[in-house]
Amino acid sequence: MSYVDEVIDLVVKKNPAEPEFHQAVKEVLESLRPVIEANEEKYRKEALLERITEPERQLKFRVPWVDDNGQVHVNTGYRVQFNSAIGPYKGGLRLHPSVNLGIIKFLGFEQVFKNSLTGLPIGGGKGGSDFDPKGKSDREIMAFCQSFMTELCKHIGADTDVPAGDIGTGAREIGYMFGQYKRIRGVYEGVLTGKGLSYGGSLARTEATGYGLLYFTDELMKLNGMELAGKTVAVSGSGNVAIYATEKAQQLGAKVVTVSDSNGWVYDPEGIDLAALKEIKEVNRARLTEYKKYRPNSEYHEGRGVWSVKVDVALPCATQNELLLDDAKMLVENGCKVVAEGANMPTTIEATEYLQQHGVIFAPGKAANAGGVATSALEMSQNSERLSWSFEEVDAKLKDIMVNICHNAADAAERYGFKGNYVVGANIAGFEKVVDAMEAQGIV
Ligand SMILES: NC(=O)C1=CN([C@@H]2O[C@H](COP(=O)(O)OP(=O)(O)OC[C@H]3O[C@@H](n4cnc5c(N)ncnc54)[C@H](O)[C@@H]3O)[C@@H](O)[C@H]2O)C=CC1
Ligand SMILES: O=C(O)CCC(=O)C(=O)O
Repeated sequence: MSYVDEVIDLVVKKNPAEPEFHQAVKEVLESLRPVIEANEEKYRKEALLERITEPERQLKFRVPWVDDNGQVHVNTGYRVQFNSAIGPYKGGLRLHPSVNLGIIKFLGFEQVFKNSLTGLPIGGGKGGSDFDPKGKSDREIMAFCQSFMTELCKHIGADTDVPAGDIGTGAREIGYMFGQYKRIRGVYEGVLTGKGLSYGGSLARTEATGYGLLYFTDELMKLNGMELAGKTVAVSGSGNVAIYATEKAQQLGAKVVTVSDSNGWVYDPEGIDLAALKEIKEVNRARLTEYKKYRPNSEYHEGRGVWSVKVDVALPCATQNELLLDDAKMLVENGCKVVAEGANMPTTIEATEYLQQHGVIFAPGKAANAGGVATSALEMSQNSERLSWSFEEVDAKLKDIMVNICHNAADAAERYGFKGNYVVGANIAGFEKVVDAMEAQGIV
């Protein structure tokens, strides 16, 4: 049995009932086969793959909080500190009822290679809780965030582990968590990113993941002799990544015709009205059913369906496993040319393979959505030097980083004989740096 197959089997056996983690490990290790086979004896002896698939530390803790009626609730908190070979653990906190250890581990594992791809000194981690922020009052959100941070603050710090936002964790939650960290630990430091601008946040971090996705997609299309301007785009989701992906796509001359949330989706043939979307989601925290009030000519559909629309470019920006094999078939049938992942692992392995086999250019999330964490690392730099850079300065750096990731992934794929396979390229380019650092640091 090959070393890759052995370790995939071992991961499944050692981590039962964690299908998302198995999926992420399979996707990465399968695509690394050429590199691993070229070094099989050495890596086996060093147990390199066993080490890289085992988190350095996993924290699981009780989060009790009191609702507005005086009722006590108990949620579970997680922080998986996956790999610190190239820098302090870095990665977001997800607040969603679906959260469990397997989901946090898949996200933490992906984060290791993504963070490496940015070229910046950040290791990989992820955390969160099964707490559902939907429908909660501000006071309830604060109560949860304070309780969550009361435990988490013992394990994080500006030079050890720097969490940030993810699904369900935005500027409001980061603010409450930062306040509690400072109160308990008594230090004012850049322990979280995605902070508000008045207390150490970076300009352009809010926009960074969505903007970065579009800088990446634009470059990818140029590299493949295409142009984004004038193209029709499907976006899924309507949160932080989806909103700023839509904004930058529009600025670059493309027309975004869909957005979605967990209840349904909108088709606006004239192009999504961004001001309406921001008001619905960022100000009112409401459902997409509201969109029709702003745009009577748009359509609202219950359930899934954004991938059934005829588009040139598809940008999944909601959550994992939201683009399935049947969706991939519809996209191909409708002539879609490019799929670039704004979310983490939104496309299943079968759907990815189908798209690639049918000539669709496919960009994996760990490359295409790395702009968020890259800008978080820029926020850490600004906090360390106690300075704030202008929007233009951060945005220019973000763009450079995304263009570099695109070229590095393309070059790595070509080096190993997989020209045009950006999954292979991104995984190899991310893996090489982490392995180099792990080997230099001995058996740890
Ligand atoms: N915020 C960031 O900087 C980064 C986020 N990501 C990833 O991007 C994705 C979206 O994250 P954010 O926009 O930050 O979160 P968010 O909480 O701002 O928005 C999430 C969006 O996805 C929708 N959604 C959630 N579950 C869904 C489901 N089952 N079906 C359809 N829609 C669903 C929600 O309604 C919401 O519109 C996640 O996969 C996240 O891990 C990746 C890199 C950085
Ligand atoms: O900005 C960060 O540190 C984390 C972003 C994140 O969670 C992600 O890249 O998936």
